[in-house]
Amino acid sequence: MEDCRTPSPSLKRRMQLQCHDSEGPYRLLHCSSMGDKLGVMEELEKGVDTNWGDYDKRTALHLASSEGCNEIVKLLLEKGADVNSLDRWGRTPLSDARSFGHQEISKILEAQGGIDPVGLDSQNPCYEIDFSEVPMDDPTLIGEGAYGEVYLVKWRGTEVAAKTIRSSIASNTKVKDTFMRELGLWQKLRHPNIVQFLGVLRHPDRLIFLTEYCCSGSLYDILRKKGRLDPQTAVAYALDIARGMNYLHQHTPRAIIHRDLTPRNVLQDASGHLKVTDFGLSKIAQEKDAEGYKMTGGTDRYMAPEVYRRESYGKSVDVFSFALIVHEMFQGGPSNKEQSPELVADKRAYEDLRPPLSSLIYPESIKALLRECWHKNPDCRPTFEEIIPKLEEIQESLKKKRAAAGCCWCVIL
Ligand SMILES: Nc1ncnc2c1ncn2[C@@H]1O[C@H](COP(=O)(O)OP(=O)(O)OP(=O)(O)O)[C@@H](O)[C@H]1O
Repeated sequence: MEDCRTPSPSLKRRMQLQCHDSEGPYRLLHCSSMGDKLGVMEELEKGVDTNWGDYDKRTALHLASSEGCNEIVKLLLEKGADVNSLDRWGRTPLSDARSFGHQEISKILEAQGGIDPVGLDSQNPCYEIDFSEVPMDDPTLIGEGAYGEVYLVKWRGTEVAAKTIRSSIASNTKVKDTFMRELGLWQKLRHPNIVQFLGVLRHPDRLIFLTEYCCSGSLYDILRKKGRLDPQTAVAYALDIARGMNYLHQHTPRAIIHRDLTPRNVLQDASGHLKVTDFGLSKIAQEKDAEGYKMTGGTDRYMAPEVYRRESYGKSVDVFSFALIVHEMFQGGPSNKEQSPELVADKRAYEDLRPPLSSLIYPESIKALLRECWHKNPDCRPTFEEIIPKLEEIQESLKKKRAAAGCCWCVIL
């Protein structure tokens, strides 16, 4: 057996979860991570697929690369392992070898054409803006969030939002690197329903980045000011959010899961359209287990039950949050406001409680959609690609009913 290492805490946890299935394909993963060459060969001879991945799409090559098992890496590559297989976070075996400082393995993987799409040396460094280009002496404060303050500033003659990240967060090199990676990903995105990232200010100590300025503020502000929206507006807004989210979920090579879709992270631009913002950033401050296999993160009130229960999750967590936002738009605010977000999330996760759907407020078609979107089984929730045509249909029928009823909603509903 290759004496590659003592298993890391994250690996131990993964193996505790998986090795009960010692006869199944998990044994290939287990042996690969432990440097057990004989075991790996036995499993491959039995016909286990070299590229088999667990629930996080972690393959034997990912694990051997993380754990520094050189011989196993070579063996797996000889046996046809995909050098660039992507796990759930879009990481390749080379991403892992580099993160854990296994230089020899990194060289082996690079020689086989390995790439590291999420690494700091990815080909998409953040666009940098000279600090002197943005007057930050007396900026107008427009909001404050968990990471820091947001200011309205002028950059090259245009009003933009400057998001400052607290030095307590930005001074942590690891956190800052993660932030920069997420911003690097954000800068590649372009969609009418996604807030446009503009660049990061070049500064040795401070972390400030610029985004498009959305002059009407967040959906949270809108609902606080206006209360309940009329169905036509609520559906138009829902469509904006669904289109932006669909773009994120269809991103390749890996889908972008927002994880913190809330009314505060949906902004309105001057034309009245809604745009989604701050995706990916929630995972930076979130609690992780040893290596992030099961994560929490995001705001409890909008959190999908499986995230609250710290189970594995996928894109449909955003569909769950979306349903709660649509519900709020029809109602004018969250249900159970008087209860703590944690209690609300707890009841949703363990008692399967959902907000009420009064027929006086919600058209039948919206009720049906919301029930699907906040379904307890994540696999039963529709994708945003499926939600969009449903909402377009609802929008059409509302228009027709409105025309027929001469604008009187009480007759229609
Ligand atoms: N691009 C922007 N244009 C206009 N206003 C913005 C912009 N970005 C943020 N804001 C305003 O600043 C507030 C704070 O934003 P920020 O993203 O820092 O935190 P948040 O989303 O409210 O909360 P959290 O940090 O917990 O997610 C927002 O609620 C919004 O009102």
